[in-house]
Amino acid sequence: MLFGAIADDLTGATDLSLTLTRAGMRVLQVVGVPGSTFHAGAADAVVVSLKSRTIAPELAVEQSLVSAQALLAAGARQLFFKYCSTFDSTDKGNIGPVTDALLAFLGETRTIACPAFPANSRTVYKGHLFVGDKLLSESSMRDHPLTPMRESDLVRLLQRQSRTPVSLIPHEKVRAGAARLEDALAALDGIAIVDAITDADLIEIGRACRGLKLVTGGSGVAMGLPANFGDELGKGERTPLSMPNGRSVILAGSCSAATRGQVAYAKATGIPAMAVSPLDIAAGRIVPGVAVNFVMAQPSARPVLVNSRAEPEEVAAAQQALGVERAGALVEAFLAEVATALARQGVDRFLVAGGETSGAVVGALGVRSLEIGPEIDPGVPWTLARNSDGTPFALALKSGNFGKDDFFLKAWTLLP
Ligand SMILES: Nc1ncnc2c1ncn2[C@@H]1O[C@H](COP(=O)(O)OP(=O)(O)O)[C@@H](O)[C@H]1O
Ligand SMILES: O=C(O)[C@@H](O)C(=O)COP(=O)(O)O
Repeated sequence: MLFGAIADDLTGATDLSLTLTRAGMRVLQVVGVPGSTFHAGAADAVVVSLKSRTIAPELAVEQSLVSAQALLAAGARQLFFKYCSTFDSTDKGNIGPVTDALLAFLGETRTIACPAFPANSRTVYKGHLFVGDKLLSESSMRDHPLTPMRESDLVRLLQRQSRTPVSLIPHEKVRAGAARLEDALAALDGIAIVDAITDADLIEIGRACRGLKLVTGGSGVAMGLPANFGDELGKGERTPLSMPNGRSVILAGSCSAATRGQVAYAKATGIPAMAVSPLDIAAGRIVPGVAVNFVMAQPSARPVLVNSRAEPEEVAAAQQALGVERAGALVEAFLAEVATALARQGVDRFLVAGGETSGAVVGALGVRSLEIGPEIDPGVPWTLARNSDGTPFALALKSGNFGKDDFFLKAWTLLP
């Protein structure tokens, strides 16, 4: 084991695992803080998937530090802290507090922060994060239900969350190449937001980070890291994944623009769908059993969709009536219960949209580890997941804003 990563949500972890796999690493993805029985086997990299993006900063720090300890004990020479390519966080954290804590734990004073992911149109220029052609604060992320992003200047944003000095390494320095960038990193004191616009920038940044004990960012900056381990990589045996081929169900709890487009597209093509809202769940007007019966009553040859009502005005109304946390928790718990009831009836292929939603569903299914299968769209692979009894599931865990409109249809064409 060479490389250990801590991801603040599950879809982010899968995204990172895919990147590392494509760059030649054999990856084991584990769910939750690794326990005492954890062992990395033949993996080059272990990716710990937490659900720590929006929990209390003290708890996020604690879970990240216990994970870091387990990863170092398993042999990791470099740690990576993975957060969202749209820097999902609040003024309290958790990107700043977790980075501060990991630096202190490692006895280090420097690291980088780079959320760029050009394949999904996230770029960083002059320290500002862009989503497509828009600044982060003008993108649909400004209305995210849990982490509304209203600041695009990453130096300013991270400094609000962190005790460590935050500075900028501008694009000119990145363009000068890995060697010059490595010098800049050696002279650094604190956290550097690093500009990156293209995959080529990210590869150079990855090379320049070979001496850092801690790297932080989106999955993009991890593209260049595996090569730093040279021919030590990929020595473990690789066996092809044997994916389950039962009934297919889509559970969407994400309110992001991309997911809403995918839901609309799937419905327009005639995918059977049931929409639920937190207000109906809270009032007992809908219970998981009704959604389960709806799914099981459909022909088994096509996927079936259960989604939350996610238009911004519906989300705002639910949040006003129930509070942000309760509204989100109700939808997450509902979809998680639907998933477990369906699994009891033999459903073994789930596509879940949304990071928090995926965390809730995977937790409820009792999944402990995931292996990376075929890529559906940038950042989203199929995974072969197993729960504690060894029961296999095919899971696609989609970040809210990832994937093209046809994602809910295309995904199944990559399975047997
Ligand atoms: N109608 C709604 N009103 C309020 N919150 C909602 C609604 N629908 C879904 N949510 C919550 O919004 C959050 C979406 O987060 P997540 O699943 O991480 O999606 P994404 O990947 O798009 O960020 C979840 O906590 C989910 O339960
Ligand atoms: O970096 C990304 O954008 C993703 O890997 C990610 O973290 C997704 O988070 P959600 O949008 O909450 O699924």
